[in-house]
Amino acid sequence: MAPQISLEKGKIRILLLEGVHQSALELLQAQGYANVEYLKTSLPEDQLIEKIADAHFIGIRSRTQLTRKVLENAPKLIGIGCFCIGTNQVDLEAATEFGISVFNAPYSNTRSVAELVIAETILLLRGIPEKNAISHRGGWLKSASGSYEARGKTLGIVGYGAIGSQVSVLAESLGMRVIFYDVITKLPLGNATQIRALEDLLAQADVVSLHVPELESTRDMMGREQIARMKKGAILLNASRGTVVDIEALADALNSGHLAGTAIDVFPVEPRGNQEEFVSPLRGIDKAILTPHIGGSTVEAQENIGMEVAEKLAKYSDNGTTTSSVNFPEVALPTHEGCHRLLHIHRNVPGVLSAINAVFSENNINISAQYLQTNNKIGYVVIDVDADYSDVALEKLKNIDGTLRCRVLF
Ligand SMILES: NC(=O)c1ccc[n+]([C@@H]2O[C@H](COP(=O)([O-])OP(=O)(O)OC[C@H]3O[C@@H](n4cnc5c(N)ncnc54)[C@H](O)[C@@H]3O)[C@@H](O)[C@H]2O)c1
Ligand SMILES: O=C(O)[C@H](O)COP(=O)(O)O
Repeated sequence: MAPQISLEKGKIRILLLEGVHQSALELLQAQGYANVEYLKTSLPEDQLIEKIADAHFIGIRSRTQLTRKVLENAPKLIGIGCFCIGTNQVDLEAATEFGISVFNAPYSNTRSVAELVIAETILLLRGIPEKNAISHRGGWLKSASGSYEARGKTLGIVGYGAIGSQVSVLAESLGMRVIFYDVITKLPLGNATQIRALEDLLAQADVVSLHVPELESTRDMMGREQIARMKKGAILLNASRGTVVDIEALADALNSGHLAGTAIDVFPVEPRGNQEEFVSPLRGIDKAILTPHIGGSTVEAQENIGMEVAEKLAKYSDNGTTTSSVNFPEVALPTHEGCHRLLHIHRNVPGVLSAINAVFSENNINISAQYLQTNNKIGYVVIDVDADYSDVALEKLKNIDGTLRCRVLF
């Protein structure tokens, strides 16, 4: 089991990677967390393992891979902050097993992605990427051929969540007809229509935009067969995750003229930082807009994300609050003056709570407040006690069957 951690704020080590916005640093420092290391890039696995060994909290974006192996080498780690929406870069099962709570910012950059998608839709319908590239080479392609208004065209949105639904509203304001496909039934916004089969959406849409999460079920969801089902001359946009599109098949469809254009922001393999080369079969194709995973990279979004996730980490560190954790049961806790607070994280199996309470009663420790929340995997109990807890009691709590982590917060 991980060692007990009971630390003053100044000693809590926080590692922030991938140039998360300064607002995160400022918020943490303002709340008394002075021990923050800030790096602009992600780290390769060996360096990450070295750095994470001493960290109590880590902040990352979409690039840093927190695999089981990395987390096994992070004995002090209490919490992970994903300063983005996606949490697919974290082995959530391992994090849960090790009693590490994971937080993200589920909404802060959604508008930024939606705006980019709309801008790219207009540019691609007009053939601008190709005309722009030709002009840069000294050519002049003044022609209306293959150039269309967005008004009246059909936009097919795949994944009608936070981003997809905003794209829907913006597209309708341009006069587009919106259809969408989602695995769950969603309330259509405006005049949008839910389509029950992906193939039907692909057969109708002039523009297809992907907004699904990275899951096994979405891997290569737009494969060779699905791309072939798109209308001739249609446009494909992907600002979700690079695993969702078969990129070779897409390059073939653009080169053969089956598709008129594409905008891709996320790739199966992305450079670790701005110094590394970007390699893709789409390079050199004029009608492809290629952006370096910046859908959510606006000043507004990054500043808001910085504050949102830093605040979640600080709250968890300060008093155990797990509101909007992606893998822990959610507990919002009041501060309780004059008490000691213990956190017990365990597998959600019968009998753990009574075993915990037995330890307190056997050791004559009065419980002044107790908060329990469970999800299908784990139980999270926060116990406030009046008197000093004894090391013996703490040791007994750690040894209860099913315990993943137990520590004193204050
Ligand atoms: N490019 C960027 O910089 C950037 C920025 C933010 C988010 N993202 C990515 O965008 C994606 C969507 O984000 P969001 O906030 O809208 O997520 P969300 O969870 O709000 O919405 C996702 C939707 O996809 C649906 N879905 C899941 N599996 C599906 C399937 N197999 N077929 C059809 N629909 C399916 C869900 O039911 C849900 O409605 C995520 O992958 C996220 O990581 C990228
Ligand atoms: O998951 C997300 O929010 C996006 O992919 C953005 O990730 P980023 O913070 O690495 O740009």
